Amino acid sequence: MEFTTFPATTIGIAKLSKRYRRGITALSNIEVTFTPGITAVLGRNGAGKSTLVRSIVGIDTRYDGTITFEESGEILGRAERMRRLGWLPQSFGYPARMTTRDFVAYAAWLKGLPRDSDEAIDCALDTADVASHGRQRLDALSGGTLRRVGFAASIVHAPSVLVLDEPTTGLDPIQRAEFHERLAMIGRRSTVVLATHILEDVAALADRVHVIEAGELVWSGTAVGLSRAGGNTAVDSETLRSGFRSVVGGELS
Ligand SMILES: Nc1ncnc2c1ncn2[C@@H]1O[C@H](COP(=O)(O)OP(=O)(O)OP(=O)(O)O)[C@@H](O)[C@H]1O
Repeated sequence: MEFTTFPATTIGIAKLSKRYRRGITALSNIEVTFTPGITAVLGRNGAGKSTLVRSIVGIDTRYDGTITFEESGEILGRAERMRRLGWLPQSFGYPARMTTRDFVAYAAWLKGLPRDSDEAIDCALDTADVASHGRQRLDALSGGTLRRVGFAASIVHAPSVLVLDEPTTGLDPIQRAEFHERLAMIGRRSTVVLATHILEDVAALADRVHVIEAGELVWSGTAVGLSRAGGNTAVDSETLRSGFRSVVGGELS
């Protein structure tokens, strides 16, 4: 699949802070740039990952600071930004009686693709490995399949920015490995922001890692760098866990 036809898109985040009501500071002065490739935002439950990605995708707009999408040196306006963006939330609502194919076609329409976008829809269904479920109703699908349908919907318009919030939670090891393969392919061309607390995701996919703790960005580097911070050279879940422990001063989970 020729994944995106857009030029490379960069996300610039400056002085991003977010306070919820009741005085909870979810993000504190975040400064980070996301470039093409897969960047993991790693943190424990409640660290602020969802708040960060919800701000990036524009669901949450009440924050201090700025988030810009830039392409060939130009800052994109809101409409252009939305066209370039694919978003897979932790869980998503769906019309139960709709079929898989219609759901992905609907996502294509929402993103402004022309009516005759069968090729793009088929391509997304294939990439997410749900083509064989095209005619099934969404309420007949298993949780793992439904997640893949959400993934197909998030990529149907070939976004240059793909943001995923905990995409592999609840998947078994085989499903997770398959998902890694699909995402790795997309990460070759697009800017992928992967919020996760699952170290297998980081080990398998991440070109870069940002560690977030209590709303602050506490460490940035590569997966190798994070493993080294824990005194190891190999990169796997356990070496990353040691690295996380060294840079955060506590266990991931
Ligand atoms: N709507 C809300 N109102 C008040 N506080 C919130 C709200 N959403 C999140 N928080 C708080 O903000 C902080 C960051 O939460 P956030 O969901 O961004 O973390 P997270 O790293 O994504 O965790 P998880 O993986 O559990 O979703 C937490 O202290 C959380 O309790």
